[in-house]
Amino acid sequence: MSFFGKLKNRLFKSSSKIDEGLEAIVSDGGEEETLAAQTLPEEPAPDLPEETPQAPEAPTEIPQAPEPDVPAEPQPVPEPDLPQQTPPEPEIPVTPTPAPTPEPEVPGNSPVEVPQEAPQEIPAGVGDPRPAATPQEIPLETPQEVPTQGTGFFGRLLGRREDRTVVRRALDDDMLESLEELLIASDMGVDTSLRVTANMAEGRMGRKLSVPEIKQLLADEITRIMEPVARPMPIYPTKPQVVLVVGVNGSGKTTTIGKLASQFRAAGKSVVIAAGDTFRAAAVEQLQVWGDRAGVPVLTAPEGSDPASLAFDAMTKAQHDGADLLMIDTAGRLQNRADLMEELAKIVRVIRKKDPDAPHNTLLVLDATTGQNALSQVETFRKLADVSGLVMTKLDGTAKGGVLVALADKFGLPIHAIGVGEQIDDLAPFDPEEFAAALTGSNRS
Ligand SMILES: Nc1nc2c(ncn2[C@@H]2O[C@H](COP(=O)(O)OP(=O)(O)OP(=O)(O)O)[C@@H](O)[C@H]2O)c(=O)[nH]1
Repeated sequence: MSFFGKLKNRLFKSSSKIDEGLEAIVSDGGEEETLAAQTLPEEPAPDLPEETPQAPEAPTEIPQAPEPDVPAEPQPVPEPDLPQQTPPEPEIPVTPTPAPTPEPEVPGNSPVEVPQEAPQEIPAGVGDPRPAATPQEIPLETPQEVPTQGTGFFGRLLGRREDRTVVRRALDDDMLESLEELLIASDMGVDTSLRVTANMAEGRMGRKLSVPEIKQLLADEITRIMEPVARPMPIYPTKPQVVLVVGVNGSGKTTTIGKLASQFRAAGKSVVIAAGDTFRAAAVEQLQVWGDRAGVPVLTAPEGSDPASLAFDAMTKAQHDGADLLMIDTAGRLQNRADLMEELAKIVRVIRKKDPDAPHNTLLVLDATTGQNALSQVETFRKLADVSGLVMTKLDGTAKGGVLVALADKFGLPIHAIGVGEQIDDLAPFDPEEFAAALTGSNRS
C-alpha cells in the first residue's frame, strides 16, 4: 500500500470526523441535484456540438435547471448542462494546486548524501514509495451520488451512463459557521479555523457545494498553510551534528530517536545515541533495544545521574569516533516543571562547551493526541530550548490531527516528520498534500 493509503487509513479518525461533519452540514439545507449522465470514455460522442460539454462560458451560476429558453431546435443532445460530471464551477479547483514543484527539500526516498555545504534532508521515510505529486480531482463519483434512472437506448448509443444525483448546499453564513465549528472540533484552533473557512468562502458565497467539493477546497487550503513548514531536518557537514530531542512525557521522543537513528543508519550515517532520560530505567532499556536494532551505540548513565554529564561524555565519544550524528534523548518534562526545564538548559550549556553551535537541531516531539495542548508545549519549549523543528507522533488513531494545521499556522516551525505508528518505518517525511488529503478524507490517487 502506498504511504498515502497508509496515512489515510491511519488518519481515519480525524478524516471521518470531518467527513461526518461535512455530510451533516451539507445535507442540512442541501438539495439533491441530478447530474448529467457521464459520457463513457471510449465513446467520443462525435455528433455532440462542439461547445456543449465543457465551455464554462457563464460560470457564475450553477446551471440549476435548463432555462426556459431551452433550444426549440430538436438537437440530438438533451441536456444543455452536459459537462462531464459536475456543473461548471470554475472556481472550484477541479484540478487544484498540484504544485508539481521539484521541491528539493522534500525528503526524498533515497538515502541521504552528505553535501559539502548545503543542509540535507532527514531520511525519514526512506524506502517509502511515495507517489509523485499528482493533480487531484474532485471526486466525481461520490458516495452521495446515486444512480437514478437508466439512460435508454439513445443514451447508450451516445455513450452515456446513468444519471446521478448529488447533494449540494448553497454557501451562506450559517453554513460557514457550521464549517468553522467543525474545524475547531477537529483541533484546528479557533484562529486557524476562521482563517481557513474565510479563505474557502472567498468569492464563493451563494455557490452550491457538495461534500467532495468542500473537502477539496479544505484540502487545498490546508495544503497551502502546511507547504511552507514541510521541511526535512537539515543535515550539516559538522561532525558530530548534535540533535537534541525534547518533549513532554510520553510524547514519543525515545521511539522517534530509535526510528530516526535506524533511518540515518540505513542511509549510511554513523550515529551515537545518548540516553539522557536518566530518570526512567525503562526509557534507557527501550532506547537500547532501538539502538541494537539499528546497530547504533547507546550511551547510558546510572539511573538518577546528571543527564548533562552524560551528554558531555556522549559528545566526547561522538567527537572521538568521528560520528556523523549524536542524538540526545531527554527526560519527558511537563512545561510547568521549572526544575526539569532548568535541567534541559543545563544540557545545552554543557554541550556548548564542546561545540558552541550545538545543538544543531532541537527537535520538539509532540503527541498529536494531546490536541490543542501541543500549542502551549511549543510556546514553552521554544522559549527554553530554541526549538528548530517539530516531529508529530501518534497521528494514527487520533481525531485531533487538525492540530498540526494550527501549529503550522501559528508558529511556522518546520515539521520534519510524522509518526503514524510504533514500527520502525512508521516515521515519514511530512508531505502537506498527502496530509491534507488524508485529514479531509478527500480522494487522491
Ligand atoms: N501509535 C503510536 N504510538 C507511538 C508513536 N510514537 C510513539 N508511540 C508510543 O508512545 C509511547 C511513548 O513513547 P516514548 O517514545 O516512550 O515516549 P517518550 O517521550 O520517550 O516518553 P518519556 O520517556 O516518558 O518522556 C510508546 O508506547 C510508543 O510506542 C506513534 O507515532 N504512533
